[in-house]
Amino acid sequence: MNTSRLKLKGMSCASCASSIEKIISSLPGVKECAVNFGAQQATVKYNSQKIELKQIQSAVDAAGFKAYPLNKEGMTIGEDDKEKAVRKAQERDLILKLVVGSIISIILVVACLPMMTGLEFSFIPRWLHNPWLQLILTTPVQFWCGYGFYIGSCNALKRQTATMDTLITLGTSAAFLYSLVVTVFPDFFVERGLRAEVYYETSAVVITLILLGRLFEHRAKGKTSAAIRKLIGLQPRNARVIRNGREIDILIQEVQLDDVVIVRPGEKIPVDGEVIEGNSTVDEAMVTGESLPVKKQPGDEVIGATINKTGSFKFKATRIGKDTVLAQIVRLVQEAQGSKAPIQRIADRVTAWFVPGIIAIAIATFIIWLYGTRNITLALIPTVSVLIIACPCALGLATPTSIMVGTGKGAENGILIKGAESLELAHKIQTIVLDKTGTLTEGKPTVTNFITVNGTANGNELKILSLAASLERNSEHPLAEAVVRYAQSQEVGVKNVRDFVAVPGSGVQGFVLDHFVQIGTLRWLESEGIDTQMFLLQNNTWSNEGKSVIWLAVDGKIEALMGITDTLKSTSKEAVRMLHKLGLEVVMLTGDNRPTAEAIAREVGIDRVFAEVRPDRKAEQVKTLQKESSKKEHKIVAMVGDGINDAPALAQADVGIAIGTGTDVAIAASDITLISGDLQGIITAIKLSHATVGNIRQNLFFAFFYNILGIPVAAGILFPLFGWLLNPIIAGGGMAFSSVSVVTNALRLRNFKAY
Ligand SMILES: Nc1ncnc2c1ncn2[C@@H]1O[C@H](COP(=O)(O)OP(=O)(O)OP(=O)(O)O)[C@@H](O)[C@H]1O
Ligand SMILES: [Cu+]
Ligand SMILES: [Mg+2]
Repeated sequence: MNTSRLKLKGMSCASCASSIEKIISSLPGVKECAVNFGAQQATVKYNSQKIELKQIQSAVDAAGFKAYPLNKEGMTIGEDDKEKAVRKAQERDLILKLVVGSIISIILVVACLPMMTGLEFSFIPRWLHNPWLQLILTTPVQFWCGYGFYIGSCNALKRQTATMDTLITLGTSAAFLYSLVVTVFPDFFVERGLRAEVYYETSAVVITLILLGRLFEHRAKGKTSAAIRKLIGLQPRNARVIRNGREIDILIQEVQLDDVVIVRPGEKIPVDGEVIEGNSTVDEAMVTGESLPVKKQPGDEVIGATINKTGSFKFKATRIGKDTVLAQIVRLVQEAQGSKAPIQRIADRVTAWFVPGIIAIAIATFIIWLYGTRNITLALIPTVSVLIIACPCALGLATPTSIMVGTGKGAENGILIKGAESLELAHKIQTIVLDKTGTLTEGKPTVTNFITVNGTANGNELKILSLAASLERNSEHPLAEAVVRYAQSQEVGVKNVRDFVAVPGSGVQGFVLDHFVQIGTLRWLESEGIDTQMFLLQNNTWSNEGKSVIWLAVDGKIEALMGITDTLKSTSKEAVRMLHKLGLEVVMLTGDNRPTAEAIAREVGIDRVFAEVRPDRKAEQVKTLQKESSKKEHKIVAMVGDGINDAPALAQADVGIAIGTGTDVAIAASDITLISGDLQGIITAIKLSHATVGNIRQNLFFAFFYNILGIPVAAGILFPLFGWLLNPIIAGGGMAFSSVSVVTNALRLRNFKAY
């Protein structure tokens, strides 16, 4: 299964987006397709053995749109410049048409001022109101400025659908053609007792106003993707590497794996790597959101695009090109911005029915008015108004613009949101499940206690430690790393291990120097039939202090006991307090034993603890929590974790939140990643979700209610009561205003402040 993104051109509104979606989805071999109108992108999942990207492209082209594949990395600077150039050219074209349209519209409006107001203006020459002159002036506006609308509606017609272009074309063409007939055959109207009035200005002004709306829209779309451009812009262009013993400056694209890169104070780090020489502090705020500079020494990882502060150092490139953290972030943000929030699907379904519905209403309006007044002029005005005011352009913009600004804002604060869906869901979270090790705690445990059954005589202690380290060297578990580090600090050597087995959630075992060594939990060793009596008291004391206790048995006999402390993250307590304040239930989920877990829970203020949960049962536990609901729907549960063992639970949870410093597996299984590992990011994410969803609702209100309110007024419902008839010009202005208000409102999200 392949996933590709296509850049789309030629969409005018959300109904174009849904027809492209339909076209692509109906192709054989395509599994899924989502079109984002705001980003002008399609994300397609397809089977590359059944269909090629080329075929998908040509299907889109055949429907009158254009599709270009976006390069996967999304990181090469050239592509971005090209896109920018295209956008600039489009903007210039829009502005030119807008200027021409405005000038002509102003002339036309001035010309009919005396008619509209019934007053005499001495400075307006009478010949300006000549219908033939007006025809000449309006024609370029109608067909050159409005060219795009005609193309759009023709394409729609080919697909046997109607879009907002159809509405605009029908509306303005109706006004234009009616005026044309009046201009050519005025007698026809005069003989029937009607005034031979033309409505050229209506068409010209409406087209101009809609162009103005499009220009605003165009600009705003450019701004919403600014978040990504900002991210890409973080990447430096050059790197200084050592090749053949010489320092040379090369383009960042030319950096290869294992190149030794030199970074001086104040410089940006070009790619990801591992420090091999020198010390420094690095400002990683742009990537992780963490505001304090981080100390770096040999062995530490550095992230590309972060800024080196104080010292200079050398590092070995470990990830380049599309594998760097920054490239991954860019990709994730792009994918999220291209994805669809569930709320959007409702809007889409409405739009699909909207345009045909409006045309029906317009026809009905025309017939009723014509029948009621026997006056074609009077029938025409409300019909044109209905067509214009009902334009669903604002509706199509409502959700995607907010989602784009919201996810961009998240990325700025070190929160990566994978999809619009999780961004929408996060504000509904009722229960939040926190993993202990690596999530609440630093995940860098240290051995603080070590006792042996046989004391320290004859180097017994060191011998046992050597056995332990030899075995744990093979394990990836954080506790295992603690044991290895401790052994290193005591300078004991390690031996080879035979038949190594890791028992998830219990411990590890294997043969070292022909001894059978087991290290793990009390429960596990007891279940193996080993006598643990002698250390039970010690075990309880350490556990109650919040230490993880691991037992060590050699050849089926307990030999030693270790107490391991993992310090709490400095922000954990405050984060838990805030989560409680937001009214969430906070639960701790851990594989560690109950007394240890409870001691730590007490320290951070968590009241509900699930301890001794085996890794394969963590997802099950989340499921149980989801079912704990009095209502019909299940409880919305978020899971926060970092380890491989948390991955199934992260996937099971409604919102899976991974700690960015955790394993790749956990990050892949999650919906949201907190790059810095600071738990307060959870609160920011929830608040951002609240803000975004609120913003979407406001937008839908602006778009929907405006249309719903506007249509009956435009159709002339108020005419019998008050004699009010909505001028099509006002309808056009109002329509542009509704798009502008939606986009402006979405951009307000940029003021969102992280917690
Ligand atoms: N390699 C190992 N060495 C020693 N003990 C281990 C090892 N692997 C697992 N254990 C024991 O099994 C217990 C449960 O492990 P598990 O990985 O499920 O959870 P955890 O890492 O302690 O906690 P959390 O679920 O909060 O991440 C550990 O607390 C430890 O006692
Ligand atoms: Cu519109
Ligand atoms: Mg863990």
